[in-house]
Amino acid sequence: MQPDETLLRLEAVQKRFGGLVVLNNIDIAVGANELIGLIGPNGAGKSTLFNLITALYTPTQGRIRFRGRDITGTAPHRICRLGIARTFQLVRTFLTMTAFENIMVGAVYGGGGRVRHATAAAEEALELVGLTAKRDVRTAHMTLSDRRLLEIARAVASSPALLLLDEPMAGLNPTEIQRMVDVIRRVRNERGVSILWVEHKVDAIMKVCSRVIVLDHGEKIADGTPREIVANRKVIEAYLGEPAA
Ligand SMILES: Nc1ncnc2c1ncn2[C@@H]1O[C@H](COP(=O)(O)OP(=O)(O)OP(=O)(O)O)[C@@H](O)[C@H]1O
Repeated sequence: MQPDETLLRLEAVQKRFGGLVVLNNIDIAVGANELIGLIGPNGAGKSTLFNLITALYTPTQGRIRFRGRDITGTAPHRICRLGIARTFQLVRTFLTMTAFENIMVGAVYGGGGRVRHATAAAEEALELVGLTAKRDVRTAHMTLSDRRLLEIARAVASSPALLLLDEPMAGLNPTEIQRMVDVIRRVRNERGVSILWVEHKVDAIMKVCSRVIVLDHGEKIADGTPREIVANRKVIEAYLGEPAA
């Protein structure tokens, strides 16, 4: 990958909490329009990585660059304006607001406060995730699946170049999972958004992503195509907990 094609670049990133090294020496490059799966056993450091990219945490070592610009230590609200959006493992929607109002929060924020532009962006995002019919339903009355889609719509409405998805399929049934897969593909294909997707449902990642990164105990142990990943000895050991035969 040429440097000018790289959207996000992590260079030797380390995160330590006191004496505990949670991520160590992480190098990751995300190109334009990539759909990358980020997997790893519990406690591998996946959420911490997202918290570093979105500046909720500051790395103890290393640099993070977005579109060539060093964003290490940038304030979280600036990260959003620069074009990085995320969803959360535990859905964070405003329960007393309608679906549309929730999305407007993202649209106004990402659009720099212009309401007319934000309204159009919010309507388009609702349509993209298939929630137009639930536009005026309060989030408190929506299913978990719809709330997860709503979070994606809110993120998309802020017009990001990079979207970080934190376990969007957790708690969904097979039908809902298929719907989520379709939406993730649409976000990437129709919006040209690069996606870094943390997921425990590894089979979905292997089917949908062209590239997969694996973390284990805070180290990046593999980065390649799904075919390469399933044959990788370190990955097999990390998941099975014992040396592969
Ligand atoms: N604020 C914190 N202070 C101390 N330790 C932390 C903090 N945040 C995370 N950790 C530790 O860092 C390690 C990685 O946690 P993280 O949540 O990033 O893993 P994960 O791969 O997202 O796990 P899961 O798949 O279970 O969500 C864990 O050992 C966790 O206890």
